[in-house]
Amino acid sequence: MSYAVKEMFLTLQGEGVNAGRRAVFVRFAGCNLWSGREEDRARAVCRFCDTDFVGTDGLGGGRFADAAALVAAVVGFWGEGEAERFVVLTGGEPMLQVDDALVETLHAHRFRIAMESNGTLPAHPGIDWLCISPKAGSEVVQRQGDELKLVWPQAGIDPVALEEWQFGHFLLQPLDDPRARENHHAAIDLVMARPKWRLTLQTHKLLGLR
Ligand SMILES: C[S@@+](CC[C@H](N)C(=O)[O-])C[C@H]1O[C@@H](n2cnc3c(N)ncnc32)[C@H](O)[C@@H]1O
Ligand SMILES: Nc1nc2[nH]cc(C(=O)O)c2c(=O)[nH]1
Ligand code: SF4
Ligand SMILES: [Mg+2]
Repeated sequence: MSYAVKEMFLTLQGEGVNAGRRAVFVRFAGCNLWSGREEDRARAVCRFCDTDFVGTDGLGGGRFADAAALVAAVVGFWGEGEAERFVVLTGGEPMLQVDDALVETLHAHRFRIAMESNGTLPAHPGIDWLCISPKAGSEVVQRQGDELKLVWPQAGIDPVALEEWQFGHFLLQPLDDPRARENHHAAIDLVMARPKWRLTLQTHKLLGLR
């Protein structure tokens, strides 16, 4: 299969339990919960997305003919050294494109594979670190993984019901929108009321990283 990638870059994982880790990000083009066009945002299932995932024109993006070609690019972004290789598959929605060939080829090149997914498609079983971020109005079929990362506040989702899902970590990520300050406080208040949850911040935005 070929892969449509919006952009690829080397940075620090900014979010979640792996925040601070050196990582190559692969941002796949396309999502099943929003077209990515601003004129469609108001009637999309997911309306708060902070990301441009349309097309393949970003830095490091493109169409990759097969897994070998995509993984060669990932290796190039990582650079020297085979220790601690770490890749984050995101998007858009990565599970629209991630397949056996990609997972096997990344593992053959000694990468640990993290994925950021909205959970509406079953995750590939070979993913080493699975982050699911549920969206109100969508059907989340992937209810187990390593971290559940709930963007908060989010009308139409009951965090108490999510506490029954099978995740190693339950994280609240403040919604990044013009009300960021209030959103931080809403997330803090929920952690104080429901200690199963922990606060996670988008540290790359605080640091001015990609
Ligand atoms: C751009 S999404 C791509 C992966 C996948 N489609 C998903 O939603 O999980 C990456 C992460 O950013 C989060 N995110 C998107 N927009 C956000 C916003 N405005 N504020 C906080 N987090 C946001 C998502 O919930 C997800 O955890
Ligand atoms: N540094 C950095 N960390 C991230 N963690 C999740 C991201 C995403 O957009 O999926 C992201 C991102 O875009 N940049
Ligand atoms: S599901 Fe993820 S990529 Fe798709 S619109 Fe929502 S936050 Fe953006
Ligand atoms: Mg992001």
